[in-house]
Amino acid sequence: MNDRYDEFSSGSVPYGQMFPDMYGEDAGGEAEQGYENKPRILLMGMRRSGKSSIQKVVFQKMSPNETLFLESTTKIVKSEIASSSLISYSIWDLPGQVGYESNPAFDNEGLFAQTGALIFVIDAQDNYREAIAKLHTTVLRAYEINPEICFEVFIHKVDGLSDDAKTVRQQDIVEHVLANIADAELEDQIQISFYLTSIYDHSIFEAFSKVIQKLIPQLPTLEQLLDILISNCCIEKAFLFDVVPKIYIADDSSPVDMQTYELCSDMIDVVIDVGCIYGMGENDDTGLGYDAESASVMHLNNGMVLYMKEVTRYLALVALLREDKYEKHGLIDYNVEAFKNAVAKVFEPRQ
Ligand SMILES: Nc1nc2c(ncn2[C@@H]2O[C@H](COP(=O)(O)OP(=O)(O)OP(=O)(O)O)[C@@H](O)[C@H]2O)c(=O)[nH]1
Repeated sequence: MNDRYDEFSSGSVPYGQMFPDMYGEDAGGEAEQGYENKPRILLMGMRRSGKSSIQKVVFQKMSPNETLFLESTTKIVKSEIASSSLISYSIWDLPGQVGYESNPAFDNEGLFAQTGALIFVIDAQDNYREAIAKLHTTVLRAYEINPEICFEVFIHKVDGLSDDAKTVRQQDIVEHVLANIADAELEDQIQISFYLTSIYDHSIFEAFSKVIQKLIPQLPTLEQLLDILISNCCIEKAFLFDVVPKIYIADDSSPVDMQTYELCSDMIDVVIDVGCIYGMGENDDTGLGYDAESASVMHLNNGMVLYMKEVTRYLALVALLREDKYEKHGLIDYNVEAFKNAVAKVFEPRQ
């Protein structure tokens, strides 16, 4: 498990106590402190759909095989995540769906009012009819309380399915969910995004990246800065990664190709692994082996170059470019430095 998240608070609320007092006037208890002003991401879904596994694999570096031994969640588990001083959010892993939305004793207001994104996890290997019905009631209730919520559906555990089965299930789920929303005459108001995910490959990181990006108000500026950088340096693709969960918080505006994303994401693993073994300085308080000096250039055998440079304490620029374009690497370093300064300015507190 990574130390980085140990420095951020995390708390949990016993399931039996989730009802009214949790979000009432006394809600400023120990477990609540620190979560109030952060965008909140809820992980909801039926029991055993894979919610805790997703949280642990993406944010706590648990290996996917270890999730086989996870016990059922019986209380809301909250984790506070900070990619930099200004990109931070809290993730709430809720116990398997037990009808919060229809239980009058449960304070839905408290749950949904400050939520930025609601991720509903559907086990694609299981019978998902009940999950679709639950998703529908949850979306209606959440939308009624907070119309700003981004609704995200993870069609999960697709690793066990053939490509054909994946497509069929995705179509079936999307069709049913959208038909239910249309029946409620809310198709123009409620926007839902769907992702095929698995903890056994990069798809869960890619999906989480898309969700997190929706919660970052500075995203258009970061994208513009990346666009300027790639055009000045003839870079093919550039990502701004949060190095610990390997979620990219922004990329340039060209389409993301999964292979490029996987390559860039794997590069971070290599740099962090080497950093942890050989690069830990005395003042490395992050325990990551990642600091202002972190940088790497890898020449691939297909004529491409992978370039990585530290941008802030937890953010890294990872770019892919053709080898001949890397000949003027002084110019690239110069532009990356300018990009780094611009990113720092984006996040500078306003006077
Ligand atoms: N094949 C496969 N199995 C998965 C995946 N994600 C989770 N699982 C398995 O699904 C089972 C349930 O995972 P959990 O994370 O405990 O599910 P949960 O939704 O948190 O369950 P509750 O706490 O009961 O609500 C575990 O055995 C995981 O190993 C996945 O992407 N693929």
